[in-house]
Amino acid sequence: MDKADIVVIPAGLPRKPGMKREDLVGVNASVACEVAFAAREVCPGAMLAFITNPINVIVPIVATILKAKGTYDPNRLFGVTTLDVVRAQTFVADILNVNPQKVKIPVIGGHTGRTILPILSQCDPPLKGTDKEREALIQRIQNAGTEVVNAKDGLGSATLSMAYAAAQFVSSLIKGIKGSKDECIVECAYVESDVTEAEFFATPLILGPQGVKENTGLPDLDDDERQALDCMLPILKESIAKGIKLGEGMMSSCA
Ligand SMILES: NC(=O)C1=CN([C@@H]2O[C@H](COP(=O)(O)OP(=O)(O)OC[C@H]3O[C@@H](n4cnc5c(N)ncnc54)[C@H](O)[C@@H]3O)[C@@H](O)[C@H]2O)C=CC1
Ligand SMILES: O=C([O-])CC(=O)C(=O)O
Repeated sequence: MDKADIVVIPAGLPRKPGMKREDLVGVNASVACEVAFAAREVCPGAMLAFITNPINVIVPIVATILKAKGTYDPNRLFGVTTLDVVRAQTFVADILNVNPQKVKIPVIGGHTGRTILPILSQCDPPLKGTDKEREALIQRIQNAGTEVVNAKDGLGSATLSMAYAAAQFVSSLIKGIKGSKDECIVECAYVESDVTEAEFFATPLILGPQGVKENTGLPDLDDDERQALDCMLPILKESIAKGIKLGEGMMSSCA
């Protein structure tokens, strides 16, 4: 590996109680833009992994700017949504009384509210429970970030759990770069995508030496999950359109 094959970007303002992630866009869009440009200057081929919120908007902003500058590679730009998977694994493990690392569960979509869609029907080991219990679990996963922000009461958002999630995601990127023959490296992340009508979308990705090797597409969905996907798409598409528009407007100021 060269010195900077991966740049992880956690820079930016965290939210305070009462704020939505999208309220951060005014400040964090320029932070993300600035950092992306610096990274492109010093390590043009590096994979960029954005933690900065709001992920749903920041990734389209950065993609738009890099596209305009001719330095965009959709396989190398990621919005880090691993924390949603870690939370899903942890809460499911609590219910099943198993080791969270043994739980496999895809979380698709984006990284806020209803755009975070844990696919409980594909959970391994299988998860049983009433509709009410499943709905409560989904909501807990979707609201976990807000739960932490409220608990920290003005002192920021999830830090240690995010560090854990980022370490997991980056170690998978590194395994992908090293090109493990025996192991298929799969992580969910928010990337440019043609899996749904949303231009950016998180699904399980197979990682390889050049970043995304293959997008595995939508997992099998049950009827409720398909309905939840239909509900989320307009929300996600609106955030993406906002990101693209902001990116277009920021092109000159960021260079
Ligand atoms: N994707 C995810 O799952 C998660 C995302 N986040 C997001 O990560 C971001 C950071 O959150 P925290 O670490 O809690 O905040 P923090 O305030 O503890 O740290 C942010 C850091 O960014 C730096 N920074 C600000 N502007 C910068 C710039 N222009 N260039 C370089 N560095 C700059 C600050 O100096 C500070 O060290 C927030 O936007 C937060 O919402 C946080 C947790 C989970
Ligand atoms: O909720 C926040 O502001 C930080 C975040 O994205 C998370 O913890 O999932």
